[in-house]
Amino acid sequence: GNIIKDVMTKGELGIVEKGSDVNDLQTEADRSAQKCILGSLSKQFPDVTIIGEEGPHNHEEEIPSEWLVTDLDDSVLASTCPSELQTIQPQDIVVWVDPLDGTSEYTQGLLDHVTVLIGLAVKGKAIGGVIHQPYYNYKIEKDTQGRTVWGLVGLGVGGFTPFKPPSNKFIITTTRSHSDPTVVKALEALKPDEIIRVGGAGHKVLMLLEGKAHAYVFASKGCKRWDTCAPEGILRSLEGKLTDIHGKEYDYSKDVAYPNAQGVFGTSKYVNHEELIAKIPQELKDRFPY
Ligand SMILES: Nc1ncnc2c1ncn2[C@@H]1O[C@H](COP(=O)(O)O)[C@@H](O)[C@H]1OP(=O)(O)O
Ligand SMILES: [Mg+2]
Ligand SMILES: [Mg+2]
Ligand SMILES: [Mg+2]
Repeated sequence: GNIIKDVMTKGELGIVEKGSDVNDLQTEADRSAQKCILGSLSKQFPDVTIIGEEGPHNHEEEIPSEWLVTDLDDSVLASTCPSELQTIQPQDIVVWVDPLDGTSEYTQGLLDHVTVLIGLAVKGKAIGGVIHQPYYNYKIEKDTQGRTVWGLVGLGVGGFTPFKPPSNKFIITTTRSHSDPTVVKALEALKPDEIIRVGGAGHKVLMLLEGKAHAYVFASKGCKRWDTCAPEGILRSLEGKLTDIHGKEYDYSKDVAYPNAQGVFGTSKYVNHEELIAKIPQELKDRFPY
């Protein structure tokens, strides 16, 4: 989070377009935060597979020593590990890292849309994660330290207070920078009272967790496993769900293809996930074959 803020303060974002897609940007903050996270995690957990959005980690590369995190969070370690996780092996684990989620919004100064996502998958299932929001509340609190939200299935969540969404209206959150006619059609089929268009997969799942929206709906193939692993893991820690638009869970094993090619559909536990999915016309679902 501090690395992301330092890059913004210095003002040299070093923006590059990844591939040919003008909607797919990378900045110095994405690159540096990824080096910090992959460098730190691979040092502490050498036998765990770690996959980051910005490419494989270069073990030879010098990383500034102040970027290498070596301490662990005592308050989390004081909790008891759920019994079903006590016997897992490093080979069962894949950590999916999105060093900066909401890059478009970051470059446009919509800073509270930005999150850092570290997702924990065990035997292919997203079961936990961390969403760090470096600019949480920054408009009110000038020197915000941000916040770190975490969750683990069987243990619970921390870093925030979960809220129930309103019961007198139905609110959907979706993309603001990657929309297209199919994305819009899926939203129309669900007949929401309100649509909140914000950046970032992490930010939108925070809206579900805090009761600001009932569902996160993105009928498009732009998200990848690192966008959804941490958010799904935390949602599931509170009995919510994140699936594709057919209602099927994504596989987070290390050898899967990275794109979430069947879209994203997230709900908190207060919403009937299957009932909502059933409202999306088959013709639309057929645009996202397996
Ligand atoms: N077409 C796309 N190309 C690249 N990344 C995408 C695309 N659509 C979504 N994403 C990723 O999913 C996140 C959530 O999408 P959206 O904000 O549009 O709802 C984006 O911030 C981006 O992650 P990132 O910013 O980490 O590259
Ligand atoms: Mg990106
Ligand atoms: Mg992302
Ligand atoms: Mg990213």
